Amino acid sequence: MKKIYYKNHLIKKKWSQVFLKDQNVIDTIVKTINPKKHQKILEIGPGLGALTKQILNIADLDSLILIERDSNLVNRLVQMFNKKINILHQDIMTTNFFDLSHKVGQKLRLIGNLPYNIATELIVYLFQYTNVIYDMHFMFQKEVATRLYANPNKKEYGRLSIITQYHCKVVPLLTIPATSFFPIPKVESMVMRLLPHTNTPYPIVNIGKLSSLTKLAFRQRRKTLRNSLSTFFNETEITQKGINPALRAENITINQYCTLANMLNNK
Ligand SMILES: C[S@@+](CC[C@H](N)C(=O)[O-])C[C@H]1O[C@@H](n2cnc3c(N)ncnc32)[C@H](O)[C@@H]1O
Repeated sequence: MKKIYYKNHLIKKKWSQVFLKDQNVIDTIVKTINPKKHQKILEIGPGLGALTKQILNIADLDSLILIERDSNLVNRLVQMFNKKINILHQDIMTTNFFDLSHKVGQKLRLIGNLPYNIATELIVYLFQYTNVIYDMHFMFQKEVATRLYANPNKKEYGRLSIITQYHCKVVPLLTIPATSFFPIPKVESMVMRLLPHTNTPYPIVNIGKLSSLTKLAFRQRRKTLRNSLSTFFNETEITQKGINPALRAENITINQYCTLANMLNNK
């Protein structure tokens, strides 16, 4: 396979290395994140420090944590930035955010141009840590981003929309053209803000039930609920909760899924 370099770094596709190169875009993203001195910012996949450098330019941060998997990039980052920065050479998917937040004594602000191959898996992983996360500003490929904030009756609405909006308020912020990156990806990207709910709008007894319910409903999303959920409920039970059993998985609001999840929990 052809080797591609960026700033003398051999790009590793297996870790979705796509680097932000447009300085105006970098400035806009960082301005939108609006970092402040006493906040504890953690960047996922800093790469060659495009966002990192700009964050340090505009805010005299007390602390900044970087988590990067590629040892070559870690060495470059160590050379580039001073001791104030805590650079961790590790896999984000095994990082314990409770420990990190405990160490800095504060909730974390997470940011990053995420590795696209693990982006969805990663945010679901992060949802277990929402009580130690203040907010998240992430770049996603547009196709994933639109699924995060999709509402019922849209084709993008699915399990990812439900689980994300269950945990966070989702705010689309910026659309970023493919030409802002090297190498140029095939798709546009979006910067999103995810703000964990401090008071959940969706009181639910057992989140595991919401997960199994949506899995079942969306496995056959064209089927009506009376059919797709028949292993859990009969038609009368669905109707008693004020939900029309002739609707399909994509027509049901998160509130309604939570109602069904609570009913399932009581069975
Ligand atoms: C899309 S690049 C972004 C690079 C840089 N932030 C930028 O915008 O130019 C994703 C970065 O995440 C790193 N990465 C990939 N998988 C990772 C993982 N599991 N844990 C930590 N970092 C990872 C890659 O090595 C790469 O530096």
